[in-house]
Amino acid sequence: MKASIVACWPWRERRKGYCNLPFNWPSFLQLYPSSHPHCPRSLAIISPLPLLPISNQFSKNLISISFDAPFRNVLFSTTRNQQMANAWSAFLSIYSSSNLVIPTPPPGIYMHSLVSSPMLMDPNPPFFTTYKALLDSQPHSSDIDQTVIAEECELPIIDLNCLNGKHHEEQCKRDVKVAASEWGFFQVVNHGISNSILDRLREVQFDVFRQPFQKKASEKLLDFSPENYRWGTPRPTSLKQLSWSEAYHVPLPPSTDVTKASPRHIIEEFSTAMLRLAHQLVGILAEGLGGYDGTYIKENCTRNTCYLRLNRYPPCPVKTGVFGLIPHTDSSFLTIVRQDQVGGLQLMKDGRWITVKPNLDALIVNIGDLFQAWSNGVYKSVEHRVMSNPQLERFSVAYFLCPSYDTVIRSYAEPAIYTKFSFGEYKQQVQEDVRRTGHKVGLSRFLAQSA
Ligand SMILES: O=C(O)CCC(=O)C(=O)O
Ligand SMILES: [Fe+2]
Repeated sequence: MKASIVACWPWRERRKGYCNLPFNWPSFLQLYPSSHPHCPRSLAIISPLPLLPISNQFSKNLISISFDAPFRNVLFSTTRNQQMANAWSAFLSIYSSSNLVIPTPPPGIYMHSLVSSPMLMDPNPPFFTTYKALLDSQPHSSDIDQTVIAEECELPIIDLNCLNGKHHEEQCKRDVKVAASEWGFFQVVNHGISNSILDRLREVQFDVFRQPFQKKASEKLLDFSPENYRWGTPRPTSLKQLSWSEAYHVPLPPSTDVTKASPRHIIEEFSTAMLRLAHQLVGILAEGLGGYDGTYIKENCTRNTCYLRLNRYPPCPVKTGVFGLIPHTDSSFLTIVRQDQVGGLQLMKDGRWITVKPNLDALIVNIGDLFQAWSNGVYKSVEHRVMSNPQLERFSVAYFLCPSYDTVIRSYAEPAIYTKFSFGEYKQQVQEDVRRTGHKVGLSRFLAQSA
């Protein structure tokens, strides 16, 4: 099949007016089928920002390229943080055999199809318009300046295959325990979640997040409801509270009859595999506390009490630094994350932010607040955040191992650092704190008197 892309230089908002940036194409090309009579197979419409400035200059930046499909996955995995020349030559080498044409497209026509409904087509939430006052009033937040590079590191990696061999099994379990108590974070490889299911879920993620924002916010799309759609931060009072991302919170109710290969089916298959993995890790972690088998957690965290979050982090061209996801701890027992190759996840270690180097073979596991409470502080629920990326969009999926709201969390040991609380009480307290102060206080709200 012949396909064509219409490309345009991305735009970045400056404090005064707009300027265009070097070309870095995978970051901003958004694919849509076009029904325009002059380019029936055109697939890309550009929407780097909702506030795309429309000017004469715009048409000069248009180019048109024809190439053979498939194009979809390549677009989002070729280059990372590279300048125009690199990105462009990577593109050319991939498609060198396909007749590349760079004619001047009929700009008027493209312009017309581009500008006639940019807002309706745009998949990105209206960050600029919604947070304009905040962005204008707080020109610089040095705390989250993108130029401050956090050290990149390999998290401890645990090869779960080792659990099958007698020789390494005990060492492997010890490694899990040490990572959970010293880092609160680790990676697992040979985790048993097949690439096929990970890829299919990623496709679903692409498909749903590529829909226009207006639709995501108002319609049921591919089994995803608008009630479960979130974006940005409800009422940020400073840039530090602003998350430049969108997400679907996916509850996992009892399985119904779902069509095979439907998004819901893929989600169910994925979450079943994730629950198995989470329970396996709980078993190891509980055993690490001295002979417990983790039955209490496993019995209370079942497939219907857990949930998934599909995250998308659109490129964030705000230079002054805005988070993709603000610093937080997870309220779960455990969270298992699959991140893509873009990177940006950081965690707090010994008082410093550390960037987790992406590893597509690994899943990232982090201890949540409930495990910290149950383990009486042995395992650490560590603060983490996602940095935004000025050029690249990023996807991740997080599986949260949680109990039902009426489950009571108490420490496995005495004297307990935290008072006992139900998960419902905990969530309510978190919500109240966020509403009142703009941030989560978390476990320190539940410290026992004597602690
Ligand atoms: O996107 C990521 O890498 C992390 C997401 C995360 O921390 C969360 O959803 O709680
Ligand atoms: Fe998180």
